[in-house]
Amino acid sequence: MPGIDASTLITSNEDPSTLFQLLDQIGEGSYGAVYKAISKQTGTVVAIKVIAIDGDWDEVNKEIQMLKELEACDQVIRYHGSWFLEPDLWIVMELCQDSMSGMVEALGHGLDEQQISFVMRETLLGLQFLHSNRKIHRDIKSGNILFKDDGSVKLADFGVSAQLANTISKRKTMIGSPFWMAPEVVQGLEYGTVADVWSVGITAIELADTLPPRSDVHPMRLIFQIPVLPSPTLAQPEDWSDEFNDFIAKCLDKDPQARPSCAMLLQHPFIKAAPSKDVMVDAVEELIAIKATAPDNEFDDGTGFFTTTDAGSTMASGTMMAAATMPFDAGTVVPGFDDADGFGTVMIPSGAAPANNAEDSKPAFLRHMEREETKDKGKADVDVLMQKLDDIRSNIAMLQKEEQSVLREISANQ
Ligand SMILES: Nc1ncnc2c1ncn2[C@@H]1O[C@H](COP(=O)(O)OP(=O)(O)OP(=O)(O)O)[C@@H](O)[C@H]1O
Repeated sequence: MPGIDASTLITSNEDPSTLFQLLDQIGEGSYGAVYKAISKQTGTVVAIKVIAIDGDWDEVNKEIQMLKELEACDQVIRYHGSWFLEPDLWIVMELCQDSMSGMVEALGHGLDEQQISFVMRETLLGLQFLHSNRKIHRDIKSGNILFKDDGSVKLADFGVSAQLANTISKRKTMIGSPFWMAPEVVQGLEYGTVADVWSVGITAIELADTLPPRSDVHPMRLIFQIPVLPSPTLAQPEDWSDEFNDFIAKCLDKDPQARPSCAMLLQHPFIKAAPSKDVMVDAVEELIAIKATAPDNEFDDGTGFFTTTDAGSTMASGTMMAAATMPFDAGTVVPGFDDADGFGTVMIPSGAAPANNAEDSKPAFLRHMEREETKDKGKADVDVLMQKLDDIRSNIAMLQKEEQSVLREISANQ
């Protein structure tokens, strides 16, 4: 577990199944499932992310550290603690109703301007808090903005967030979801907190139009297009107010130096006019009613959450498609290696390995992580190199296609 202080990950050595009872599964991410659960001690209903620990601790560790450090912010999902039940880690959080992308998919249409301005204000408040703590979210999109039954909005999914060290104010790693990525990020240039502001602008379009702009373009192609094409706009700008169009244009300034900070955008007229969370109540109630009546195989997979397999939708007909049903996988990509997270040296909790009988008295999660680490050591290097090779090959293939299309354009224009 190089560079990770295990003592800061685990809340206590108790078996989490004695503390919480898992109820329905409410979601699934690339690292594991999310369940609704109830605290056996207090009766509080919570969400628990159950992640199988397979040696890849970096994102899990990052998410937990971020959640702990951001506890003081109302717009960030509240973290209750983490427990280990071999081979899983249980991350216990505040329960939300769904994500904003889940809402848009369920409703079958985008949000109205009032609702969008409220969601944007809350998102900006959450990001302002992150940024003032020198953190970048790096994966802002409607799928990572959750809401509660009372309409309040919570930022989630800090697995790819970055901490800016005092001396390092910029990052270079290309991380995020291509459709929401800022030009400086896809170009592999240095970037800072305003990279999140670009993603806020794309998310605003997504909430209005139900999809991020250029969602029919292959993500690899999009990576080439984002820096060269003009900034995206709403599909029908004339259907929306000048203030909303201007807010999006400000977020989507291709020049990061000219792009405003979250604090500046909180003063924008579109955001200043944002109503209270009550503006979401009707939409939340509508969503709950739709979920309750949806046939099992249509939206709801029986987990109470909307599935990602709505195969009937098409882009060409203008039919609403959820982000997850886009022609290409809109998931988060982590193509590079994160470069400077500063997790330093391994620290074993003082009570974990006393001098006598050290193995027996180590907590189960430590023994498990050590076993996984030894198991994976040999194969890790080869996996990393194979991944690199894949990345290089797909980049070459994409460049060759680009070259062909440019050559075709040249010959057509001659
Ligand atoms: N605290 C929560 N309350 C309610 N639902 C949640 C909560 N946390 C996550 N979810 C839902 O569970 C699902 C999986 O979340 P998770 O964060 O594991 O993955 P993801 O963000 O969808 O994907 P990835 O891990 O690939 O980025 C999402 O649909 C999310 O909306």
